[in-house]
Amino acid sequence: MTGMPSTSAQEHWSGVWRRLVEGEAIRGDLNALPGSRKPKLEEVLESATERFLSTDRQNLAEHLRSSLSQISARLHSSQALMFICPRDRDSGHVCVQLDSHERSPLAEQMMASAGRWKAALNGQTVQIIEREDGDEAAFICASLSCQRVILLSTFIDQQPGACLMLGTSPDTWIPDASECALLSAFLQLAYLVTDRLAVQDVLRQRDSLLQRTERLAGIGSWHNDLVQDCLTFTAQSGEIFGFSADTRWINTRQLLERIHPDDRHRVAGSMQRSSDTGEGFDIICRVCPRAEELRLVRVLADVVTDGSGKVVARFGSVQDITEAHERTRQLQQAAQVLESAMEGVLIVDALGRVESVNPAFTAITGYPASEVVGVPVQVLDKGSHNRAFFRSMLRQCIRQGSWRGEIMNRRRNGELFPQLLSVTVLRDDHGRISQFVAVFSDMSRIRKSEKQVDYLAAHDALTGLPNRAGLMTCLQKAIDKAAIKRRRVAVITIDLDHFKHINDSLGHPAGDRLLQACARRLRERLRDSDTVARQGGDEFVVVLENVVSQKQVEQVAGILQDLFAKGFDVGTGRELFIGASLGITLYPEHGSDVTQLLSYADVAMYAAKQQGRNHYRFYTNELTQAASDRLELGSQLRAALQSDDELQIWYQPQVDQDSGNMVGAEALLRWQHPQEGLIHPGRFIPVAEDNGLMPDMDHWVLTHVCQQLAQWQQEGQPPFVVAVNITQPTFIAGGLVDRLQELLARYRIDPTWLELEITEGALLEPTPQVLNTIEGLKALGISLAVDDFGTGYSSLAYLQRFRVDKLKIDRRFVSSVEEEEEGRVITSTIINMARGLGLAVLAEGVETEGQRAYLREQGCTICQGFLFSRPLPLDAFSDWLKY
Ligand SMILES: Nc1nc2c(ncn2[C@@H]2O[C@H](COP(=O)(O)O[C@H]3[C@@H](O)[C@H](n4cnc5c(=O)[nH]c(N)nc54)O[C@@H]3COP(=O)(O)O)[C@@H](O)[C@H]2O)c(=O)[nH]1
Repeated sequence: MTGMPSTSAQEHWSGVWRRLVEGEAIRGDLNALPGSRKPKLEEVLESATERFLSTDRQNLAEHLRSSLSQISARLHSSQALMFICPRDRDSGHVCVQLDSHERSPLAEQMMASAGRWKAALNGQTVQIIEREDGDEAAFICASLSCQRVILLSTFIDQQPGACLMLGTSPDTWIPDASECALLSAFLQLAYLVTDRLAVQDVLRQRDSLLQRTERLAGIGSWHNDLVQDCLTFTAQSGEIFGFSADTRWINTRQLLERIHPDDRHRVAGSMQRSSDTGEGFDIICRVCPRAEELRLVRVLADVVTDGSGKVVARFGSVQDITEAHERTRQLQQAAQVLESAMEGVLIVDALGRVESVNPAFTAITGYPASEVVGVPVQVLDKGSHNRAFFRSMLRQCIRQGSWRGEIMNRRRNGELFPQLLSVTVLRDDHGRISQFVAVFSDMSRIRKSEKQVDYLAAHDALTGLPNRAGLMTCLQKAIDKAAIKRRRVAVITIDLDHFKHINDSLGHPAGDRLLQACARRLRERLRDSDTVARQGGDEFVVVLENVVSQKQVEQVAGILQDLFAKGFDVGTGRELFIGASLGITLYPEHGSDVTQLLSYADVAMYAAKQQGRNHYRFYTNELTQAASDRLELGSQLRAALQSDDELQIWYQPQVDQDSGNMVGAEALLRWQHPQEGLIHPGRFIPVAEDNGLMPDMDHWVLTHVCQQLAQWQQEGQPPFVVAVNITQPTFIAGGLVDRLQELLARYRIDPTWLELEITEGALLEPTPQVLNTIEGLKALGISLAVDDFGTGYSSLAYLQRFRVDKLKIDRRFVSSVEEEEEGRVITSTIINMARGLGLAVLAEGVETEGQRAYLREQGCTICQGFLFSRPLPLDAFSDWLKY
């Protein structure tokens, strides 16, 4: 307070009020005011009252000031101040001073210490303050620019509520009792209005606070008067139910209309039960606040009952829990995912302690949750990585937010296993690390499968040896090593001789067992450092490293040949003998890359086969030339089959020893090459086989033989049989019967003149296709002979089943009948067997009188061989026919 003495404010003001009271300030009895008189002050106060009643908070001070102005004018007061302090509130008090929009020091002090003023008024309603009454009185009088101050106070419930200070001079005016009563009434009114406005202010503030809080919390409140069926609600409740802001109230029906139809019955039931039982409810239901919008709400209700216990109202809250419910649902879903995930999940807090793990973690690592939760995560890092590794992982996580990679970890049972690990850092709202989430999958099965796939990709399933891909890798490594150490490498390609016969005659399972036995023998005999691979089919490859000399390789080739020279037992009941042809290349002499070394070794192997099989050959440049010549010959043969003027059919007579007559002939193909002259089948048939030309070639021969037969028949030649060789590919390819039917029809030939020679191999696969072909040939009247009989593995049952007409004894047996007992036994056995089965028999390759005599003696009269005639060109054979 301005001009305040040094004593404390409390003591000072107590003194002022005490002296004022002792100064008999009240003039007259306030209660004695006659009601009939209406002084002019009353009129002033009446108009002020009217204004007050319609004022609002903003205009309150202005109204007070203008009333103050009129009052002071009416009472000849030079200055005036009014202070109103609403009850029980430290705020909301008002202080206005006439002609002073700026607060005077007195007004400032009153505003600043309203509580103290209240205490100081001390129950006095009217007091008079003179300037000379002391410092404080002087201060008040100075504030109001006067010598004397009339101070009127009003008390509400014994509490000072307002006071009016009117500045006067000692010789002018002192209010009488009626004026004091009027002013006191006016002060009361001013107090009540101010108090009401303050209360309204507080209510408004509370309402606004409630609204904002409800909006923030998404919770609204409501009240339901059940007697009136009137439901009122806050703005937030209105928003949740979709009622417009100006909707003041609704009834129950209108409320239920906003409930989702499927939930309506349940909600109505809860309301009814609540009314019946007097209990509140807590329900969750769907509401449709606006078209196409669906929200989930939770409604809490309590009841209000009348004196008789009857429920007359309900009140409660409504909360929009759509998002919260969705979040809960998502959290539950996430929890379920974690529970059922195949990946292990480990959550670690910011201090590195394990917070939680999921079941997959336990399944993969073997650690139960109870054993790891709460322990430092380092306890689990028992893999093959050191601390520095995990520190760097942590640094990256912190820097980049995550880390991903494959690590080796250890299960509880000590087993190391690969895991694909991804660590993510979680941060709180302040950006501080809150958790680390590690998700990992057990890669051991995948790695194992990958290894298996790699193994299968590089190994042959039948023998377990490296396959071509594996061989290429091994050979490349061998070359790389040899290049560094300046060593040599040998590549040996091994091809089993006549393996196809084994397959054809004994079947594929026996062939497979033979290949497995060969692989075992090779692997057992060679050093671990040598590579043994199977390229496919019946071809093996051996890679020898650290080769010192060609001689050394020759020795190994000899060893390999010896390996194959020994018989194999593959469960067929007898030992199998199979030779092998070997082709050899050396690094670096013959090539510097894998493909070259392998292909040259193949070329050398082919040459070894040509040499008569069961040989080995080192690669030479000339062999490449021969191989390319063979390629060239293949395309020339293809052209020859088209052109018709290079291929010729020669005929070799078949003679009946008894009569000396020619009873048949074998058609044999010859190739009159424009540059190379006459080429024999022994050279071009392998080329035809390599190029897949055998079916074309066989059909070419059949066509030309049929054409020739037609001519001979037309010429009236005595009947004889012409045998045509049909190879297995042609026999099983299909279409042979149709082709022959067409040829027989086209050339009108007697089918009994035609015989097809097939090898035993062609008969060993009794497929429906083969059986149908034989049926068809028989139906056409064409006979069947088995060529090279005795070299294959036909069973007697097969001979009958395939309705064979003739057996041709292979010339190898015939050629040995004079020198070897074995040849004689085989030959006589075949003859007897043919006789027993009712089949014709013919001996091939009869070259000597001794052979002829032996055959005659055994009962084989039909012979073919140089002794009777070599194969003859058509002209010569035609001449032969004439004799
Ligand atoms: N699919 C076809 N195969 C054919 C055809 N023409 C021939 N061939 C097959 O080629 C192989 C070699 O035949 P070739 O050089 O014609 O030899 C035949 C005869 O010349 C030979 N032969 C006949 N008698 C004797 C003899 O007393 N001594 C001896 N060293 N050789 C002789 O035998 C061959 C006939 O044999 P085969 O067919 O087993 O009766 C050969 O396998 C032919 O089959 C053809 O057109 N299509």
